[in-house]
Amino acid sequence: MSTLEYANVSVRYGHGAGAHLAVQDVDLTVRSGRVHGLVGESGSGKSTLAAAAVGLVRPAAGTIRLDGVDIVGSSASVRATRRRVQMIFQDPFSALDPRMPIGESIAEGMRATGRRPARAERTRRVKELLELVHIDPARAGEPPGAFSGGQCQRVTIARALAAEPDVVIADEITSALDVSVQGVVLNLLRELQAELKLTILFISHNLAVVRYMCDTVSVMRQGRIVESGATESVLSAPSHPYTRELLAAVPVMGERFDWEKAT
Ligand SMILES: Nc1ncnc2c1ncn2[C@@H]1O[C@H](COP(=O)(O)OP(=O)(O)OP(=O)(O)O)[C@@H](O)[C@H]1O
Repeated sequence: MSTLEYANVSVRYGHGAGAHLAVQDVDLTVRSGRVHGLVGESGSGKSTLAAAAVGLVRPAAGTIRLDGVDIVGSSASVRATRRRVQMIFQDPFSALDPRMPIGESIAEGMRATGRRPARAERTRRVKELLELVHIDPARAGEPPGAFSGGQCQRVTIARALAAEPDVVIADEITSALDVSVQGVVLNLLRELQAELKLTILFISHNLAVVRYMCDTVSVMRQGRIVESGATESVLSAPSHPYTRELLAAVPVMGERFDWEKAT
């Protein structure tokens, strides 16, 4: 369990006259063992904020800390700490090497721990991780193409967990999947979060999904966070006009979302 904290973070793309500030002066805390949602329209900076925590982009200003330790930078110790933050992406097919058996992809994820387990131990751990995401371990030798989108997304979750992360960033992890399997993946993530006490930053443009998954939520607009708080209060009684606009765009937001009923 770990707390992820952004303080005054800004991220810029490009240089000179073409520079664009995608994230501006963001403060955000994802508390240990909790699920924090990040919502906002396309282009508001959600993925950029996620990318900054795993070192895919470097903030122009501000700090990102894991349990108080700075995770921005490229020194070996910073990179080692940053590996405790793992990301799951939107499209499982492009996230997995199409030629690599899924078991090997998961074993690759174990590298982030810094340990080099012997073959038997690796095989045992891959089996355990596949069981954790409800995929038959006997299929470890098959390539991603032999699996459905939902199953592949479960493989990418197993690969992220292979790194033994304290924090998982889930960036629109169901938006590339058929509606029929979205609920399965979300329920799995909820189950794993409870079991492993994961800290999760959960990015989605789907407010119903955020209501189902998240304890707390931040609303992002044009690179800034405009509102944060307990999910129920932000979504039931939004204080910012932009949040009200987002909510107005969603047809039914009355009750707590029930995926089992909806799919
Ligand atoms: N690699 C990049 N180079 C230049 N500009 C980028 C890059 N990635 C994102 N941007 C720009 O930064 C801004 C924020 O994009 P970002 O992808 O973080 O938003 P988002 O809220 O995650 O959107 P979406 O929901 O569509 O994924 C947008 O204006 C986008 O065009």
